[in-house]
Amino acid sequence: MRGIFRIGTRGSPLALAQAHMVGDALVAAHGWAADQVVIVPVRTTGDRVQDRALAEIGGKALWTKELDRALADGAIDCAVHSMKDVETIRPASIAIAAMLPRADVRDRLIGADSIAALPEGAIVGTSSPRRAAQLLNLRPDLRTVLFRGNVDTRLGKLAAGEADATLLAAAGLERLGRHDLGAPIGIDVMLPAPAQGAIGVEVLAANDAARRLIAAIGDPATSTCVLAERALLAALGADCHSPVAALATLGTRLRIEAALFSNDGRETVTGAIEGAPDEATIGPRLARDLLDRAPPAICALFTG
Ligand SMILES: NCc1[nH]cc(CCC(=O)O)c1CC(=O)O
Repeated sequence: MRGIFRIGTRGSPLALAQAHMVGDALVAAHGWAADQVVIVPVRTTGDRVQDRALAEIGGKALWTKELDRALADGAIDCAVHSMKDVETIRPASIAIAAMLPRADVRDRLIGADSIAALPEGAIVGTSSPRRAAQLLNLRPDLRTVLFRGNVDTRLGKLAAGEADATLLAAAGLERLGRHDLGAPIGIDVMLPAPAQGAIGVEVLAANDAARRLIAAIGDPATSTCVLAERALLAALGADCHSPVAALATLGTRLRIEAALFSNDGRETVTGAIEGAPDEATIGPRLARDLLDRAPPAICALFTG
């Protein structure tokens, strides 16, 4: 390719770091000059609204709408997202052209060495219904308070004493050069959010040239696993406020494990199934199984 390839992204430090990872991967894969990629920050609704829980805002596509528009307008050639923040149902005009190799999928606890080590009645800052429910499931004595904003904002709130501890994705901390912060929570203790740790690159579905260029930096195993997790979410009728954890892994077989919670964390239903490495229905199959077994307090949170 001659000319410039424009990478759209949100403007947060984490989003910019992720966009630079995609830019570096493109430069390496195609032998481009470093200045052939430009990062184009785009402000999204989710970035503007910092003071309320996303669940209260209620709208969909908080992180994607403006980047979708920039793609449609031809202002950018691709858009980089944390797949965790990309709603399950996307416009048909947009295609996920690649996902970078998945990073550490775990959450990290900052403020104590482990969940068991948190003092009785400790306050944990999080805005994630999944993390809140998982914590309360393990430790009903804990209290959770709303923590929003980007990673630095949340760390600032912790330092200011607004909570005793907080949970953040290891992947985000690593990308910000903060791997030293906190202790990783094993996935046997806390299963991650669906798509956690995966960076996706979207293009206009009709833009074959961009699709091909982006596909070169993709990790097919990551896509297989994350798409399975997204198919589970779709079949559950879950959205970003649903207390659901899921992780797919690909070895000789494709395996997916998931847990649904009531909002107070008191109830949970868990399950896992395996299928052939290319079995696209593994997510929906597990969704059905979980919903069949879920108590009313959990079923009420899912429309699937
Ligand atoms: N919801 C915000 C968000 N979206 C993606 C990440 C981390 C990076 C990733 O999971 O790939 C984070 C921060 C966090 O949960 O700590």
